[in-house]
Amino acid sequence: MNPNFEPESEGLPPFVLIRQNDFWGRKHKKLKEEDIANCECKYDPCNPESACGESCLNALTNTECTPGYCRCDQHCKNQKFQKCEYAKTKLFKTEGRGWGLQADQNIKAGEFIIEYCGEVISSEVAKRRSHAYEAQGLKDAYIISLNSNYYIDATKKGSIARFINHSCEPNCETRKWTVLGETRVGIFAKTDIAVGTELAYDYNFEWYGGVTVRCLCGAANCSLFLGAKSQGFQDYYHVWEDGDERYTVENIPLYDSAEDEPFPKPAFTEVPVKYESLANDPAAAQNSLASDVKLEQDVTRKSVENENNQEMEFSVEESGQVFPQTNAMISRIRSNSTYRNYNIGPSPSSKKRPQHTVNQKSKTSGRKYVSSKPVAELFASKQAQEEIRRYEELKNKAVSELNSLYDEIRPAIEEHERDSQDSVSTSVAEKWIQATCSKWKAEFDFSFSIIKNVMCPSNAASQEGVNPSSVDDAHNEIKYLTN
Ligand SMILES: C[S@@+](CC[C@H](N)C(=O)[O-])C[C@H]1O[C@@H](n2cnc3c(N)ncnc32)[C@H](O)[C@@H]1O
Repeated sequence: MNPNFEPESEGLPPFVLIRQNDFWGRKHKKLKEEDIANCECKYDPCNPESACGESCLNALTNTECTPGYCRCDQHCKNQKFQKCEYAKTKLFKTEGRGWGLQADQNIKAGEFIIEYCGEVISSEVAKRRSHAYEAQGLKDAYIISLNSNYYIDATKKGSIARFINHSCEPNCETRKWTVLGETRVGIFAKTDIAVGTELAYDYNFEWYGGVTVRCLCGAANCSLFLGAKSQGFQDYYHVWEDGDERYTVENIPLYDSAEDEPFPKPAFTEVPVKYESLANDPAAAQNSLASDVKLEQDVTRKSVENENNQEMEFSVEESGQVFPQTNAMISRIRSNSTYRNYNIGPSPSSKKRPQHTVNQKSKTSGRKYVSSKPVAELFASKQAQEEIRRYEELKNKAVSELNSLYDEIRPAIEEHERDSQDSVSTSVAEKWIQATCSKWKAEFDFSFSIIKNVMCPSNAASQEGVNPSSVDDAHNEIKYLTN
């Protein structure tokens, strides 16, 4: 890319070109000396790779070396974001997808291509802006999530990376790096890329309602709409996926769950969507969608408008933020986890899910929590009953320990989130992992105690304190419950 590049002179819609994130409303973090990660590399003039190449401890953990602290000094190769060491790229006009970016040199798989820069804004501001952009009729979305609390908005200010389009079969990917204490997002080559090839990554769009943009990436496995794989989109259009199969709401196989409460009545007028066999016949699916829904023609893109403006709320899994349905799309960066970082928080199932709008059960609604009382009563043996209850107590204890641990470490998580980090310290994460494993083990033991007593009622309960996995195979012949 020409360093004197001027957006206007290229005939692009106006935006301010930046090469560093603009921290809207806050300053760049000051890195404390004790937080500086030092690697062990030492520059060897005979081997340039020795100066923070692929085996550098910092590079391995997606952290750039800090100038003045790295022993390799000016030879350090692990400061690509800071030194803007981008691959050569070129803007071009695509067919139907606005502008795009293509490789202007051969790029090797794994290579850093460019940083996705923009204004770093809070989730609240992201929400407001995304409303405003949509109200202004802006169809291109440039907001991506940085971590649970912050987003990068490249709409008005951004790097050239803002022109990279989406593909369902991408040759690039996004990765998060820690640079001088701040999280930054880079575009990296996923495969070898030949000069002249368009660069594209999977936006991993989270769709919160509003316009539906047809995906024109042309990949064989194209999901047909931007954000089509996101929960919000699938709930809104009532699509249910099972492996490669996709079903309309009418054809979703019923999950066998006679006791579950049916979902509430539709909260809004249903948009009739013929969505069947999308994977097999994309053209037919697009035509059928076009004829069945109200379309807003935008020369090349079609958008499906929400038929009524009722505010439904969709939750953002990662942040717990609630976005109203009228909001558009935000691209989510898949966390490229490093060895040091762990994402922790309450299980996704505890977050608010959108209401389903039909009298239909979702796949997850079939999940049941077994209560020991009615189960234990099925067993004639007192020992079996006691054993099942005992394992349930242990399971309940593990669950409540995990819950109180969450309350205990919540401040630490929040502190890290405020700090724009999406990770917490290893010791806290280890505690969390340990408690989670204990809970899973206790749940397994509880279920196993039931199964064991069904399978071998005569001896199972008599093996006091038996380790579930140590039940003697010789006694494992199937017996039927007789009471
Ligand atoms: C980050 S911008 C990409 C640059 C954009 N093409 C431009 O001219 O500014 C994202 C927007 O580009 C369009 N876009 C990107 N990938 C697309 C695709 N595969 N199919 C259709 N439109 C796409 C959508 O409008 C999307 O909201």
